[in-house]
Amino acid sequence: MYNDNGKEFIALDDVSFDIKEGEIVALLGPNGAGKTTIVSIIGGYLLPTSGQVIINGEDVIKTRSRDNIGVSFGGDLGFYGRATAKQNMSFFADLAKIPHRKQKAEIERVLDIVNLKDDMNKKVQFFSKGMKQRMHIARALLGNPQLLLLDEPTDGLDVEIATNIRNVVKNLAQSGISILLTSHMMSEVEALSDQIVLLGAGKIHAKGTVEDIVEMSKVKRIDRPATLEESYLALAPQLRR
Ligand SMILES: Nc1ncnc2c1ncn2[C@@H]1O[C@H](COP(=O)(O)OP(=O)(O)OP(=O)(O)O)[C@@H](O)[C@H]1O
Repeated sequence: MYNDNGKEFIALDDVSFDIKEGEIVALLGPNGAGKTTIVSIIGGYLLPTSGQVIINGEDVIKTRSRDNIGVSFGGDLGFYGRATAKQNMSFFADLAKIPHRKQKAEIERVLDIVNLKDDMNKKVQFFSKGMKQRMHIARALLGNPQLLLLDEPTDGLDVEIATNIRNVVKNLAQSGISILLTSHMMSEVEALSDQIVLLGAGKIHAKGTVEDIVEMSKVKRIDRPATLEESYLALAPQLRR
């Protein structure tokens, strides 16, 4: 519940879902459905008025421990442009309490995962949008979290760079990291997610695989199955606040 100048607003109501090891779960829903609110609560940026976030049996809302969670909100901001990628990562490695003697290896590890190791001595101000997006993912990976939260990881990126980032995300899941992502791009959700949580007006409208959502939308195609986008559009009127 948000409290906006004394006015209470229930942003999420009875939202409950699981993410298994190595699974990619996508939060899908219209603007204002509550996706960023969920990511912010799990990431520890917002304290919910009620509810639990359980990671490996531990309620992290109670313990306030976020050691096992990496969050990437992405965007152009968040790094010091005049410093190199490596210097920026050292700053965040300190924040993540990674011991100094382990930082060099850890920074190289995360930059390698997102294919930025060769650029680690370049200043971030010269980085493209896609490189900055990969920097955000690398930062979220510092300390090797078990759960990665990605808010619109390919927003505003061209198709080639977006595909490159999706491959990084897929590989991370294959390595055993659990991923919760939000995206407005149906093709992305279709390509990446093992499970979809379809949100409408702060409530879960449906949970399941792409096929489950397509089935539920009752959009039929004679020559081919309906796409996720066609199914989503059929369901969209039911998702509004
Ligand atoms: N700080 C706040 N105070 C009051 N209401 C808020 C606040 N932040 C978000 N909301 C409201 O909560 C609802 C959910 O917002 P949220 O940003 O989680 O949606 P979203 O699904 O991420 O949307 P988008 O796709 O546009 O990013 C919206 O109706 C929004 O107006």
